Amino acid sequence: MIVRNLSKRFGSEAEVLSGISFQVDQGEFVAIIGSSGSGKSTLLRCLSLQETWTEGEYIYEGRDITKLNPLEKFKVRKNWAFLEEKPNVNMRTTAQKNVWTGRWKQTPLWRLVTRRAAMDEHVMAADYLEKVGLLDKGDEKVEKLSGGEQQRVALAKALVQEAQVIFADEPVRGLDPASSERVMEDLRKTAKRDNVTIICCLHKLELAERYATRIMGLSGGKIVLDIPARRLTLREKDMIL
Ligand SMILES: Nc1ncnc2c1ncn2[C@@H]1O[C@H](COP(=O)(O)OP(=O)(O)OP(=O)(O)O)[C@@H](O)[C@H]1O
Repeated sequence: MIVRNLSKRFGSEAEVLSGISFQVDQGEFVAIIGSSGSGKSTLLRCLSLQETWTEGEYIYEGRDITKLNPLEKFKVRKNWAFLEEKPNVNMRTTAQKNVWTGRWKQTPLWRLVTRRAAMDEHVMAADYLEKVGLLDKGDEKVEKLSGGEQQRVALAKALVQEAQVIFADEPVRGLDPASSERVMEDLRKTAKRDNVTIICCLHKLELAERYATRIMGLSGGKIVLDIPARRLTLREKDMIL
């Protein structure tokens, strides 16, 4: 995806994002970092087409997708998944069923009607739970799982949809350190193993340094840093935090 000169303004207020340009290749794991109010969530919402763009071009698979009609936008978004701070899972059903229902978007209607899907989907859900290390929790109700495990069920659900891009907004906020590490590890593996692009807002710089492949720093709605992930120098930290 290529972003050229993205600006975002809410109503007549000052710009929240201005002159944002970058290119992301398939399979990159980009961490967006910056202080509170720097525009991270707004950027993520613009990139995932949950917000309209005030200005700018957004080239995805060869065309400017800011110009698409709602139906065409919907089709593009079908190939994307979203991980929020609060995992988008049904607490009252099992992990397995959550993942399985994620697949329905991709299943032809006739297979659902004839229930031909059931067996295949069952096996597939187990495969994806295994990818996030939760095979043994498949039959547990999601409400009984820890916050980190719930987030990993949400990730398995995104993976089963064969999403090409995952947008994640603070997916580890509120999780204990061990669970955060596990979620980050699963995200890293997903980008690498399945060539999925991951764009993720993070508060904790240290997690971005260790798990992402690229760090993008925002300050005052502008990109002030865009580097391959590594430990930032003090000067770089001063620029963004
Ligand atoms: N719907 C909206 N209407 C008006 N202003 C908004 C809206 N959404 C965000 N903003 C403003 O845009 C700026 C950036 O907000 P944003 O949530 O993107 O920052 P952030 O970096 O994600 O912050 P945090 O780390 O605290 O979540 C803030 O000044 C905020 O008040």
